[in-house]
Amino acid sequence: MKRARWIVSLAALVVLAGGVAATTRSAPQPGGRFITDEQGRTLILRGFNTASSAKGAPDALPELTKADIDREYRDMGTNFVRFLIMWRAVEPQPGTYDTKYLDKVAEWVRWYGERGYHVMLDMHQDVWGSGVTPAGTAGNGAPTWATYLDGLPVDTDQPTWEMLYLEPGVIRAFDNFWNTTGEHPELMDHYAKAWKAVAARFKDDPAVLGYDLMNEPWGGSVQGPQFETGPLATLYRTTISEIRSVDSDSWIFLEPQAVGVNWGLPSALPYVDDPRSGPPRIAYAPHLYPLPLDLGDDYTAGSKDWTDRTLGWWRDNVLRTADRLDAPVLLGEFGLDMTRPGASDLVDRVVRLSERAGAGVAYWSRDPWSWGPYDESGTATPLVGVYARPYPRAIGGVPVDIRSEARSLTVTFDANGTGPTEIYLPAAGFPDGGRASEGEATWDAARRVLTVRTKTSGRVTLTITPA
Ligand SMILES: CN(C)c1ccc(C(=O)NC[C@H]2N[C@H](CO)[C@@H](O)[C@@H]2O)cc1
Repeated sequence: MKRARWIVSLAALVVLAGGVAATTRSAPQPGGRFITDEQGRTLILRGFNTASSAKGAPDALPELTKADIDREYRDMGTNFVRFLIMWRAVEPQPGTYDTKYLDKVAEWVRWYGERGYHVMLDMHQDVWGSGVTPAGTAGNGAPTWATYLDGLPVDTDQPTWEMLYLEPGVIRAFDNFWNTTGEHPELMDHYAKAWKAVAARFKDDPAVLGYDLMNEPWGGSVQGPQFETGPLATLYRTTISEIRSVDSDSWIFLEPQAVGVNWGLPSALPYVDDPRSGPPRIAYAPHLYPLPLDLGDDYTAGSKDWTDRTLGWWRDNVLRTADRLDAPVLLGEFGLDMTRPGASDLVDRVVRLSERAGAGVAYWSRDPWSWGPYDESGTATPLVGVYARPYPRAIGGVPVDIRSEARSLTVTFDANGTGPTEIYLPAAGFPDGGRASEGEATWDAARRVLTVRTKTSGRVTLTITPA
């Protein structure tokens, strides 16, 4: 119950700070804003966060192998990875960038690229960084040289890890980073220049789709719209300027504050300009963790109804924010314990919700645990069955509607001549591949991808059924 009380009180804090409540009016659909590939095709991204194991690893890299990536593709046909990187590893000392670390990240990126994946690099943090406690047991992400507690305490004896965010020393570490204290104007500049170093390394890597500037930002003593329109927007604008000074084409992903928004409350994140020549390549990348499930309920009975209500809030508020940012949407994280009742139904509902919004999805997380696709013993969890579904990896036009079922997929789009439409078809439901309702189809049995060449202009309604 302690956790529940904490989360509810924090939600109240956020809502009071924000002075807003979620409303469920019909939200605008994305006005044709989608993430595109180098040909200009619309990308529908489906993948995992890889991986939480990188948070505490000495080398700040995930404990996975190429065989793990091959198994993931064989079982689920994913085409995207939110790959965790750490500021502590990028910039181990102020102004010193670790090229050997970036080379190791590049090795991973190459593995994914060879398998047709799009990689988003996520500058990850939770509870600031390992420097918030002498034993380095609490946070991850930020280097110790950028961690200023000013002598304030951090009690690690907490019922849940999230409560560490409320510890005086952690609040102060964030307040110093955001320069709320006025004592450390240099820290945000270091962060932005660390991203410049990453972008300079990966700007020409065809597998790197873009950069997720900060995982689940926390404003410390500044919360809600004051945080998102203040220091968070400042960090994003400064970092975008540094990235664009070396990389004019990679997509840049912006997250709202986590608290409240993860649960479905509105974000106040303001429009942020992209100085690149040509159309902006700024995307909105919220996370989704429904509050009832965060409070320990299962996606069943009354809690399912309440969760579905918050999913409606989340969808409406995400589309409203995406509209304000003039940005496509990528759901950067969602996940739950797959051993719990109703878990597969929740995953199915979230994937369908994302399909309808034309949003990409990265599940949290790829680690071997009860939330992931494979547990500690390597045994597949129910996630594999519900995440392996037909989806259009790339669409030769602007999507209007996407609907997947176990044995069919219908993609409605306005063709624009950017290339053929590529569709992943899982073995379950499409053992012998698929048949296209129109166009010329080519089946790649090894990759389980049906490539369909349709007319290059006008409305296309492409239905795929089992061969
Ligand atoms: C108080 N604050 C700032 C807070 C509380 C709770 C979460 C959270 O559950 N996040 C959901 C998942 N995301 C991270 C990785 O990004 C995972 O460790 C969490 O389970 C985030 C922030």
